[in-house]
Amino acid sequence: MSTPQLVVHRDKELMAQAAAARLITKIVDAQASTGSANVVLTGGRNGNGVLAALAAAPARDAIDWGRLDLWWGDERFLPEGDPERNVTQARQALLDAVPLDPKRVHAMPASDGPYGTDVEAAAEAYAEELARAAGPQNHGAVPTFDVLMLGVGPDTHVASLFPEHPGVRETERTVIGVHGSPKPPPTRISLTLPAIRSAREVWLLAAGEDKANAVAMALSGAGEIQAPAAGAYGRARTLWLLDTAAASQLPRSLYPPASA
Ligand SMILES: O=C(O)[C@H](O)[C@@H](O)[C@H](O)[C@H](O)COP(=O)(O)O
Repeated sequence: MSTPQLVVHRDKELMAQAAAARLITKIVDAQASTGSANVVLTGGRNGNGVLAALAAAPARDAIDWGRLDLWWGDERFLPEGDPERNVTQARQALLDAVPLDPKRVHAMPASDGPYGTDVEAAAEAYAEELARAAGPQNHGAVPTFDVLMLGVGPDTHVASLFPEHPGVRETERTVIGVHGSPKPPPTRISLTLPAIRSAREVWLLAAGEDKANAVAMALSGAGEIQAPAAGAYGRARTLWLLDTAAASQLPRSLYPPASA
C-alpha cells in the first residue's frame, strides 16, 4: 500500500491539463520500457476532462497510440452507443481522435451485447478478458495497470463501488455486476477494490466544493466500507489530484506544503 500524495491545483481545468500531462509522460515511459502501456479510464466529468485535455495537448503525439491498452474502472450497463455510457463519452472526448488499435480498446460489455441484460455474465466476461491479458507476474488475474484513474463521488464512491454496498466488500472477484446503484443508472459493471489495488499507480480525481467532504473523509482514516475511496491505492503510488475547492476541508496537517 502506498501512502497518498496530494496535489492541489487552482481549478478543475488546470487539474485536468496537469493530469493529462502526467498521463502522457507515464504512457511514454511505460512504452519505452516495456513496449506498451495499460491505462484504466474512469467515467464522470473529471475523467472526461482529463481525456479532453489530452486530446488538446500537442505532446499527445509522443504516445504510440497503437501500443496502448485501454480498460475501464466501471461502466453504466446501457445499450451500445448510449450517450451515458462511459466509453461513449471517452470516445467523444478523445478516443475517436487518435489512432488506437481497436483490439486494445477494452470497453466493458453493453446491455444489448452478447450477454444481453445479464450483467453478471457481462462482468464475468470482462474478468476473463482481463485474465487473458494478464502475465505470469500478475498471478492470472489482471494485467499490470500502469495508471488507473478514478473519479471520486460526493459520497466517496469510486468506480461503481458505493459506501456500504455489497460491491465494496468483494474480496475474490476482479469485476462485479452492480445492482441498485445510488448514482443512475442503477445497473453497472465495476472493477473491485482488489483489482484496483493491483495497479501500479492509482490516481484519484476530485474537483469542486461538493467533493470537499468526501476528500477530507477518505483521507482522514475512514474505512473503505464507509468510504470506498479510502480503499483505492496503488502498489507504487497513490495520487490525489484535486482543485482548491475539493481540498478546502482537508485538515491542515494533510494539506501539501507547496499549496499551503
Ligand atoms: O460511471 C461513473 O459515474 C463513474 O465512473 C463514477 O465513479 C465517477 O467517476 C464519479 O461519480 C465522479 O464523477 P464526476 O467526476 O462527474 O464527479
